[in-house]
Amino acid sequence: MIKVGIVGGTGYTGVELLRLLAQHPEVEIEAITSRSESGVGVSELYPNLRGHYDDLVFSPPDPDRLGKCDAVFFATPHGVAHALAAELLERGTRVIDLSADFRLRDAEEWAHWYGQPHGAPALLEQAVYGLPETNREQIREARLIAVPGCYPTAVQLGLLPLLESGLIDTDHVIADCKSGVTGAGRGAKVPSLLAEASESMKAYGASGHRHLPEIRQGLSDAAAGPVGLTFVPHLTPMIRGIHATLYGRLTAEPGDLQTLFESRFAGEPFVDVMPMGSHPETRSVKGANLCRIAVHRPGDSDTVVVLAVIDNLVKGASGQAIHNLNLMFGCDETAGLAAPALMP
Ligand SMILES: NC(=O)C1=CN([C@@H]2O[C@H](COP(=O)(O)OP(=O)(O)OC[C@H]3O[C@@H](n4cnc5c(N)ncnc54)[C@H](OP(=O)(O)O)[C@@H]3O)[C@@H](O)[C@H]2O)C=CC1
Ligand SMILES: CC(=O)N[C@@H](CCC(=O)OP(=O)(O)O)C(=O)O
Repeated sequence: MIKVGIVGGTGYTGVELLRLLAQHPEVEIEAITSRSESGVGVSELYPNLRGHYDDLVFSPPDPDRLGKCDAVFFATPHGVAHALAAELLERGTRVIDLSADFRLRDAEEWAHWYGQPHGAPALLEQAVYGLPETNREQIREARLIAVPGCYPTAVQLGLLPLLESGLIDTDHVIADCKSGVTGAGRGAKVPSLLAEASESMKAYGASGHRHLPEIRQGLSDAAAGPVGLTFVPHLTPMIRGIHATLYGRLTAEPGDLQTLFESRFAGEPFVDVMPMGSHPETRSVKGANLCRIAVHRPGDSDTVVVLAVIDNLVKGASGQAIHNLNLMFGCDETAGLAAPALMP
């Protein structure tokens, strides 16, 4: 069995890790941390887990205990993994970080967008960006994984086929994205209150969101050159889900776009290319580790519109983190991740 620790077990991505790992045949939870709920039983806080982790109790982060694990997930705010990762890696524990701490290759760029100095620049060289659809082989060998952000996962998957094949104008790519409120985490915040978030919708970060440099980094790798991206996120009144509407201007006659997308993701267990002209719904991926994609070419114009949906807590965070664990430890890639979405 693979012994796993979770730092930040009371948050939304932490409890989602627990829910998914309850179905994983090769994982046992060795340690789960919380400072605020220390001493509380996991199934006391999360009754959906009753019968699964009845002896598991939250305790404060303890490097000695975490260092006995084969792998530790960080489901914590930015900066926490910076402080603990080096010690765990030295003890031989592999680190899978769901936060943004190791996603940007440039420490100064990270400091600019996150408003604090990078806490572990020496580790950046060994960090692998955990998007299996682009980095599968590096993930297998990695000791430190930066799990992609939720918006970056949907946007990159939707645009990869077009950028890798050089079919769209790389100066003017547009990503118009919508997120459910769990994207903001479980901590009490006024914008997440029912009366603030329901029956309303708003853009935020239109002049610059911290996911912009992360998405640009991934898209530029795919295009093998700089990509000019406009990224506008929106908060929508749903609990889970990301919906990305992506626009690219064709620079050449693309041939069969549907075949391009289907062949790019052939064999990928967690990407579903729907028939051309479909409209994927966020509810069709709710609870599932899946990105559903559909391609449109309105009126045979020179604009391609790609629609991509994920569950921010699963393919956008905890499910993708477990996919990385499966690759790192040689498990079946779908272990713990095979359940279909919840409908309705
Ligand atoms: N929510 C989402 O859709 C997504 C989130 N992410 C990222 O994953 C990470 C976790 O997100 P989410 O689960 O939503 O966050 P939450 O705010 O819901 O939970 C954060 C968790 O971290 C713990 N924590 C907070 N501060 C510290 C600290 N200084 N040291 C140790 N533990 C700490 C908290 O427990 P306690 O305070 O009791 O210790 C809590 O368990 C974040 O970096 C987030 O940006 C990534 C993709 C999607
Ligand atoms: C709705 C909402 O607030 N979403 C968050 C992004 C989700 C997230 O958790 O971002 P990371 O993947 O980088 O951690 C935000 O805009 O900051």
